[in-house]
Amino acid sequence: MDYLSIASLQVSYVHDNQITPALRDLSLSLAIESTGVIIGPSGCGKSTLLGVLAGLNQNYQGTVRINGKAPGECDETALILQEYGLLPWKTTWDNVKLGLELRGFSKQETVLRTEKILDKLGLLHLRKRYPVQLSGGQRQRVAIARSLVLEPELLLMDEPFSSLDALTREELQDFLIELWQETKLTILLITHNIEEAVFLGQKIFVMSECPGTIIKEYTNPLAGDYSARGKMEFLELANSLRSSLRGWN
Ligand SMILES: Nc1ncnc2c1ncn2[C@@H]1O[C@H](COP(=O)(O)OP(=O)(O)OP(=O)(O)O)[C@@H](O)[C@H]1O
Repeated sequence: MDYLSIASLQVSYVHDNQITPALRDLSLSLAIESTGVIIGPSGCGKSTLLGVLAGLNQNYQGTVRINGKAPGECDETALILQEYGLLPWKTTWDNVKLGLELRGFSKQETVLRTEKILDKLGLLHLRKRYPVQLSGGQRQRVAIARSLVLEPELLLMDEPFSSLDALTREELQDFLIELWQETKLTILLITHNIEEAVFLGQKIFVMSECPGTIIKEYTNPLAGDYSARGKMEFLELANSLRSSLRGWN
């Protein structure tokens, strides 16, 4: 069953009386409890797409349905931005519990859920630290905890690991896959990194130059398979993806 379906999506920005088309005739679908990755050239409209899915931009044409609902009506979606979006003046604990407080959860439920998610993500010992006192990888985990504490069904991530060093990036990719296997969230993630796309995406959507549309879609049986990294099939898929991005196939 499709959890997410987008048909003929068009988005344009108006700036100084000039219209900039950002997305044109974009269609895609993602099955429930699966992972999808969007990859495309810089400025092709990837963040615009996530903005629509997160309900932040309702100025679009076309049909977008998340579990049958329009994005603005959907409480089950969480968005993690590139720069993590943590409040610098709040501790790990306070950053994570914030969403629960805003949604009016009782104090007891807030404490229970916050403690549980921090424990699950290996962050409990860092609960009193401020974002500046955390490494990039730890900050990203806190951002993930902050989203997961609300128990979303769809997790949207905009280049979540782009500022991390190669090893931390791989660690967090592994962590995300473990999390997905455990929670069976539906995940849609944007990346510029070809190997990351092949490791994380059961479906990989390649976008064109701006105004962006999907020019190629891969179904990827290697997603989440730790032993696949470095194998011939993995490298072949990565090469095919590279060619698609360059417009060669
Ligand atoms: N608020 C805005 N007003 C006008 N044009 C915009 C606005 N936001 C984005 N754009 C334009 O829309 C297009 C798509 O932008 P978007 O940020 O979605 O691309 P992206 O693929 O996420 O880029 P990147 O990979 O560099 O992060 C670009 O041409 C951009 O300049």
